[in-house]
Amino acid sequence: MIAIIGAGKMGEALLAGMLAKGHAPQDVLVTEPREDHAEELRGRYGVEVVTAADAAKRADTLLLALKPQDMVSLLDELAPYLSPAHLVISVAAGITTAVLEGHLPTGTPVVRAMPNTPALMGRGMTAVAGGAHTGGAHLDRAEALLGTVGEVVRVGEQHMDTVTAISGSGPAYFYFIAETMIEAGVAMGMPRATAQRLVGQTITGAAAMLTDSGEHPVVLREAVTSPGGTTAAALRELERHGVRTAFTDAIEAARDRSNALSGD
Ligand SMILES: NC(=O)C1=CN([C@@H]2O[C@H](COP(=O)(O)OP(=O)(O)OC[C@H]3O[C@@H](n4cnc5c(N)ncnc54)[C@H](O)[C@@H]3O)[C@@H](O)[C@H]2O)C=CC1
Ligand SMILES: O=C(O)[C@@H]1CCC=N1
Repeated sequence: MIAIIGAGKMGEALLAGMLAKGHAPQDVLVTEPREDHAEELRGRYGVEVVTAADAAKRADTLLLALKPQDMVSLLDELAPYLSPAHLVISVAAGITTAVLEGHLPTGTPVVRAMPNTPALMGRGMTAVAGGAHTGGAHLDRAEALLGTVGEVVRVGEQHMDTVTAISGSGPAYFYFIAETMIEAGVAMGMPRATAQRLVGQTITGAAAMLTDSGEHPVVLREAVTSPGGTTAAALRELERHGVRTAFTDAIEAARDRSNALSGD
């Protein structure tokens, strides 16, 4: 039995993705304190919504998807009901395996995971790292569970803040670009629905070229950039405005924020 504790944006995306990929609603428990949202979850997915204590008593795998700032008090609430027979998976940004282990019974296996919201469509990217009491079989279990909603990669925990900055937060960067492109089209007089369709399919197509061709993005970009043409004119403006530096700084800021969250 799996329990998802905290069914907000990320927890619900994982719940929906898992159910869509064959997990039965009766094998998944959910803990969600917002009563109106709990009611929606029952109606939408047919899952049972229970207290955190009941989730710990009934499930062997707990997937914690609360805000990092709420995590320690939840761990303290769960600890009396947990044992090394449980597997605790946290998706909270910045919360280290050492922090998780420090608030759980000695020997509890923990996995720090960082998914992203495309999990909702079965297209997620998740990185996982194990703690001091986490064996290969525990990582296999976490990978199988999160693998129902997309791809999973194992990384050393020292890379988890970088993962958070790149693939955890990453979808938001592409939505930001999409929004900007749509607004530019609308400002030039294009109907909004047409602009949104052009941008959506362009991002989907570009992503497919990147993942399926195995080519470096520079090669793909050069193929679009005709000499003396429109793309060259656009890229020159992006460079003039320092967009490359802005992106690098943004990803570093996300990495640093993830690192700081463990101390908040
Ligand atoms: N939103 C995203 O794209 C991603 C989020 N994450 C991580 O997922 C976690 C949740 O983030 P979001 O879903 O964006 O936030 P959110 O605010 O949408 O969800 C948090 C949920 O936890 C619930 N909650 C609060 N206290 C609780 C308690 N004591 N017991 C059970 N549930 C409780 C809230 O009612 C809410 O539904 C964070 O730690 C974040 O770092 C990780 C990867 C991506
Ligand atoms: O913004 C956040 O803190 C979370 C973690 C990665 C994506 N969303």
